[in-house]
Amino acid sequence: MIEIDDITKVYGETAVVDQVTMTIDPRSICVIVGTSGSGKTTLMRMINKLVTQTSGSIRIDGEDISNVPAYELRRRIGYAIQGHGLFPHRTVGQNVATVPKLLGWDKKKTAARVDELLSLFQLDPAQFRDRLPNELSGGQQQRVGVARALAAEPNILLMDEPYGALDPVIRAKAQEDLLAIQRKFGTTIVLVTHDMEEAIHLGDKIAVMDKGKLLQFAKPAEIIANPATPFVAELIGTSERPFRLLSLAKVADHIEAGEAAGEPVEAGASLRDAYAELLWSGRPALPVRRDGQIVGQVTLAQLAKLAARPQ
Ligand SMILES: Nc1ncnc2c1ncn2[C@@H]1O[C@H](COP(=O)(O)OP(=O)(O)OP(=O)(O)O)[C@@H](O)[C@H]1O
Repeated sequence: MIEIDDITKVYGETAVVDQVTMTIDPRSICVIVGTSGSGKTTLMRMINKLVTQTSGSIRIDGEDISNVPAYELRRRIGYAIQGHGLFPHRTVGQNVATVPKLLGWDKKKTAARVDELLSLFQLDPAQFRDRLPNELSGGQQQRVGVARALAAEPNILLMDEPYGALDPVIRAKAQEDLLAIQRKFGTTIVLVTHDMEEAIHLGDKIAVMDKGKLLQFAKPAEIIANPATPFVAELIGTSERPFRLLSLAKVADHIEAGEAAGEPVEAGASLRDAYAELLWSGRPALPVRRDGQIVGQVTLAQLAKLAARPQ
């Protein structure tokens, strides 16, 4: 658990993070969103002491981080940034092994962990372990950056715009990988982005920042339904609200009895994807497929109800 208590960072005359209080649950993903310069990165960097707060305190699992040396904290907390920050003259394997090496892991354990992580990120170890970063695509480099941040099995992973530079297809893939890995390791993730779509997709909770202030800290559905201020509403995008609500739920949770014609939709798809397919194919209902079997249908009428403002 990360408890941020009345934290403030002042540069010159300006409080770029201004009396922020929030508690991030263990094993959850907290996404910090806001416009450029709202203080997102500064807030996140105070968690691993890359920035020292002017006032307030942060506790990790009950321990005030001011009592923990910065180097020790940074070994315990993974950190991944946009543009990955890989060491250019070290191989992929050496990059991933950076923190285990600092921690004095033996060679066998380190090598096994490097291979495990590369495989998890769908980079065949035999093929990628000994390559240099510039022999990888941007998306592959990004995955190595996240693998490196996770190498020493940190409980906490901080990610600053990790997918900002990726194209939409690779980005969607990277987001799915992150969700799978978070479920596997139970890592607590704090991720900064300016993309509300990404925040809603990844966040168990979303923190909305503006001019150093935390405007709202809540679950995505709550933020969409009840934005705390007009600024939060604007950030969500008024015309996007129904679609964002649909993107939060899966077809699997809204299967109705009955038979529909045509190409099926997978049970694991989002309701938003199902809605798009309903509109695009001009059908009132789609068959739902799970593990190769048709298990019912999802209907346009039902989705229209689910997209309406929650009462
Ligand atoms: N070391 C510093 N010295 C002075 N001002 C700083 C420093 N670091 C950040 N700032 C200022 O603090 C404010 C918040 O910066 P921060 O990087 O936290 O914002 P952000 O929300 O992450 O923005 P972006 O989305 O553009 O990365 C900005 O106005 C920035 O200019």
